[in-house]
This record gives sequence, structure tokens and C-alpha cells, in this order.
Amino acid sequence: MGILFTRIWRLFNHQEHKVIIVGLDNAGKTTILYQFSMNEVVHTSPTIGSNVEEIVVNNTRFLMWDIGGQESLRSSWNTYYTNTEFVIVVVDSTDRERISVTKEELYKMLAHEDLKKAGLLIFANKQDVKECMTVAEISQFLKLTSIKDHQWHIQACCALTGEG
Ligand SMILES: Nc1nc2c(ncn2[C@@H]2O[C@H](COP(=O)(O)OP(=O)(O)OP(=O)(O)O)[C@@H](O)[C@H]2O)c(=O)[nH]1
Ligand SMILES: [Mg+2]
Repeated sequence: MGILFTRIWRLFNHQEHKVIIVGLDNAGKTTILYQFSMNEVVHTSPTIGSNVEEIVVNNTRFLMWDIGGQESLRSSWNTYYTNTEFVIVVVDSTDRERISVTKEELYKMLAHEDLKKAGLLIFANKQDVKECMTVAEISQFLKLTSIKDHQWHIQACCALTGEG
């Protein structure tokens, strides 16, 4: 009965916000998801498909989809876009060689009809690694200031410690 009530309540109370976590393989998406949901660093292996977790912050529920970032999987990211309110793009701040690939994927996503109204949060992850790119460098590489049609924010973080 309790479960039924909860389901009905949820049905009428659209308070669940859909969040997708995207970014290239090895960026740290899965580590971030479980840092969010369990406050723990989990051992990860490359995600094939996706992981999903519900997290509750101040009575607001977020359904967070962590999507595999390998090249062969990127073409199916768009199957997750429907009803997405927030996009988290995780950048491996140590991966200078592939920041241009991230940029390409980012702008492809922003142009997608289903993400027109979505807010964008960019995590500059792996800030614990020496000589990684700074937030300023990543912002510049990704030309974030040119994004006018989406709200965006960039945040330095380290998924291993939960900082940021
Ligand atoms: N040094 C450091 N390593 C990190 C950090 N975050 C994640 N890693 C490591 O990076 C590797 C990849 O992390 P995942 O979370 O599996 O990466 P992913 O983005 O989910 O990768 P795919 O599932 O293949 O798309 C793991 O060995 C993590 O331990 C960080 O902040 N600092
Ligand atoms: Mg993963």
C-alpha cells in the first residue's frame, strides 16, 4: 500500500529531475555518480550502456543517468536526451589530447532539439593530478563563453575525494 501510494504520489508530483552524465571514456563519470549517490569511491570498469541512480537533495529527487563514453557508444547518447533537464559533462582535465573531441561532442549535444532547455554543468575532473588543465584553460578550449542559449557552469572537481 505504501509503495502504491508513493508511486501515485510521484505520478502526480513531477518533482523528479532527469540528469544525464556524459563525457569521453575514462573521464570519471561513473566515479562521480557513485560519489554523489553513496559518498564512496567505487572500483569502476568502462561503462557499456548506462548506470542510473536516484539521489535526493533537499526533498528534490534527481534521476541521474551515467552513460558510457566510449567512441562506439557516443552515437547512442541521444537516446537518453528526452526530458533531460540537466546535462553534466565530465572532462578529464589530464587529457589534453582529446579536449577537442569533448568540444565536438559538447556542441553536437547543445544543438540537439531535446536538450534545448537543458542546463549544463561541466566538471573539470581529476584536479588532483599534477599539471592537469585548469578550469580557465578548459573554458577557453571549449569556448564556453560563446554558449548563449544554455545556462552553463564549470566546476573543478576530484571524484576520488569528492572535492568540488
Ligand atoms: N586521479 C583521479 N582519477 C580519477 C578521478 N575520477 C576518476 N578517476 C579514475 O579514472 C578512471 C575512469 O573512471 P570512470 O568513472 O570509470 O570513467 P567513466 O567516465 O565512467 O568511463 P566510461 O564508463 O568508459 O565512459 C578510474 O580509474 C577512476 O578511478 C579523479 O578525480 N582523479
Ligand atoms: Mg563509466
